[in-house]
Amino acid sequence: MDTKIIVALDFPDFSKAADLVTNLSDTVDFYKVGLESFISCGEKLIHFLKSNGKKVFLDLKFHDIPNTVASASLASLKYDIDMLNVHAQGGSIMMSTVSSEIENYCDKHSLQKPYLIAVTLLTSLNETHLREYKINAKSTLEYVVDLAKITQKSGFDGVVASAREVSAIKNTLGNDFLTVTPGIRPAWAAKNDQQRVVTPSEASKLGCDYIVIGRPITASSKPYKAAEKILEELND
Ligand SMILES: O=c1ccn([C@@H]2O[C@H](COP(=O)(O)O)[C@@H](O)[C@H]2O)c(=O)[nH]1
Repeated sequence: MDTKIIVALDFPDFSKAADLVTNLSDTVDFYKVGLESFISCGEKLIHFLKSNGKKVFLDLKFHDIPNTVASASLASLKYDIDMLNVHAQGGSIMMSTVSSEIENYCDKHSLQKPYLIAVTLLTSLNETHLREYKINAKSTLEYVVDLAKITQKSGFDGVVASAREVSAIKNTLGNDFLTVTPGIRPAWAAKNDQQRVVTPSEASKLGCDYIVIGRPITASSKPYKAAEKILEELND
């Protein structure tokens, strides 16, 4: 599968998010609605995206007890989303409860099941975090792959990780296990708060299924041009 782009819509109001989507027009067809946009204008924004034929990744990173996360995941199906995520740290019982309940519900109501994805280690974190939290893994890579194994056993379709970890994830869990990779930074963009960063061209060579990219596009004075440059890098 070729590497695809998901643009992160992190905005304080609907009009800013909608303007960006309109500006990118047909260059991008997959958008991520995260915490800021969901809280400020979630329903309206998702409806706008879906009615314009766009795909939606609902990035609320659920992390709670199994019953709460499974119920929230089921509730989110009303938005007709294409991808949904939880934190793998929430545990294997939480993840398997989500996957079985979502699968049963979608089968029963003949709905297309959204991709179920679990966040391994946020791309804003590095080895310092593992040491600070006394996590007994040799490296971020080992930690991420271990969480990815638990995620796959729990019936999920893939993980959020850094593109740096994609080869190891694919080698261990197979090519069909999806990798959704934020922390993407073209050479010309600021790193901001991201730690485990990779350029779009490297991400494509590493075999990422989806790159998630926000500020290099959304904070640019010419978002359309920035998106085009990134797409060119992906297709080089
Ligand atoms: O590990 C993670 C998980 C999620 N994100 C989200 O992706 C975007 C990245 O935005 P940039 O502006 O390109 O940094 C953002 O919405 C995060 O919440 C992540 O960065 N890392």
